[in-house]
Amino acid sequence: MAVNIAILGFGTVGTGLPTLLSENKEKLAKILDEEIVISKVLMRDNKAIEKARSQGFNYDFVLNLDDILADSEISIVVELMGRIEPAKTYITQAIEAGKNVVTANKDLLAVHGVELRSLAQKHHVALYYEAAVAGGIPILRTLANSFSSDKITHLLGILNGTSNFMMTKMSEEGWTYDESLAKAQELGYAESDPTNDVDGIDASYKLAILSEFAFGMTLAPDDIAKSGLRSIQKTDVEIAQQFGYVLKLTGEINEVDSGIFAEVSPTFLPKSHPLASVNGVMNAVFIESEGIGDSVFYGAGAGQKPTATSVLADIVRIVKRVKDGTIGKSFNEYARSTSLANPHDIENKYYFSVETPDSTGQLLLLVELFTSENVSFEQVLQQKGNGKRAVVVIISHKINRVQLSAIQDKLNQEKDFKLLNRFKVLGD
Ligand SMILES: NC(=O)C1=CN([C@@H]2O[C@H](COP(=O)(O)OP(=O)(O)OC[C@H]3O[C@@H](n4cnc5c(N)ncnc54)[C@H](OP(=O)(O)O)[C@@H]3O)[C@@H](O)[C@H]2O)C=CC1
Ligand SMILES: N[C@@H](CC=O)C(=O)O
Repeated sequence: MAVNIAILGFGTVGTGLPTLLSENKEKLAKILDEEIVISKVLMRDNKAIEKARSQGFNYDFVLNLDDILADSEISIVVELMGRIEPAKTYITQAIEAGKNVVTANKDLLAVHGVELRSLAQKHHVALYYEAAVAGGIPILRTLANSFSSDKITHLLGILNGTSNFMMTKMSEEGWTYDESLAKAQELGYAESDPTNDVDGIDASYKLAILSEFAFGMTLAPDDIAKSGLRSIQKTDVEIAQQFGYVLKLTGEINEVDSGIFAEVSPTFLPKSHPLASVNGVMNAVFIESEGIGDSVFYGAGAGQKPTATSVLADIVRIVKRVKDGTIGKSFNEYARSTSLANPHDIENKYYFSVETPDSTGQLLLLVELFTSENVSFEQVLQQKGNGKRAVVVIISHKINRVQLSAIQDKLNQEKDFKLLNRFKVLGD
């Protein structure tokens, strides 16, 4: 017996599936008594088909989704095209045609997940997307299953392989921004439009999905504060080192009494933090929970094989569920109403890098500005100026989001000061 699947989109991840199916043939045969067969592959055009054939792929390539929908032998559709449309329409049509769906599309799940999940439930089919978050790390299933008996209070992740790879190359090997981005693209880590990778958008989509699994709360894209890595300067990385930190792009969700707060931002992590040594394309998710305490999940966050491995695991899970007669159960059953934290309740230390006129009087004015919002300094460093302008870097004591906004507004209004950068600092 065979389980016939169709793949929509035959790029980095899609072309990884044939290899995995063949490398794991014996193991899969032991787990399932049916063979998974790639029955049809949807391609964009004839040129793409020719290219795939020249690479040795010999599948039934089609150009029209209807050829897949009309094939009653195909029970699983694997969407690996990316972006919102036409992926959303194709997945909707596949579900309506009674097909189970596997996708790695975090953009789609973060923005239209509620609608697609409820459609899948209505049609009693599976919609699985383990690969959408942190590539090869099986984090969603772990949250849905192993954390069902625990209360998670804090989640911190390095969730974008491209930006972590770039930051590692730039800070440790002196590569330029363009060199490191080009390499991430060549290695198949980056999205087709890498804007989402470098601006923190991809990580915010993953954080939105994690919020549902870890906290049972659905976040709209605008509920997540986000900034990416474009503003980071070499000096910020060096100062982080000097102060005992490592600068990483993180996604974080905290739950406090008033609700949850989610943010993607460059973050100073103490060198001793478990995520401080997560380098290159690796991702990690650090969880604080009441039962387990601290736990860390680490692995490749992007790339063909790790991602395709998660996709194939979802396919295997569907085959097993069909056999057990449990297909149609939601991937994640934890849902409660969303409550966003009061900004007064969210506290962190912050790093501020401020350009000022090069005089002692200006430093005093800067101190006054912070003091007027009850913000005190934990560490301060004035870099040697050029007689006209100097840069002062400050790590504040803990302040809440309201104080943070007030300080930023005041710095932006004060014509002598220029706020160069502001990053979150973790640790007590
Ligand atoms: N790469 C990675 O490490 C990871 C990727 N993902 C996700 O997996 C998905 C696939 O990513 P990836 O393989 O890297 O992307 P690629 O861009 O490498 O592959 C996507 C493929 O889909 C094709 N495609 C796009 N639109 C259509 C269409 N309308 N009809 C037919 N084919 C189409 C593209 O063709 P063309 O080239 O002509 O546009 C391309 O061949 C995305 O959702 C991505 O976010 C998730 C985790 C990690
Ligand atoms: N572009 C993404 C791919 C995986 O989700 C990343 O770099 O993390």
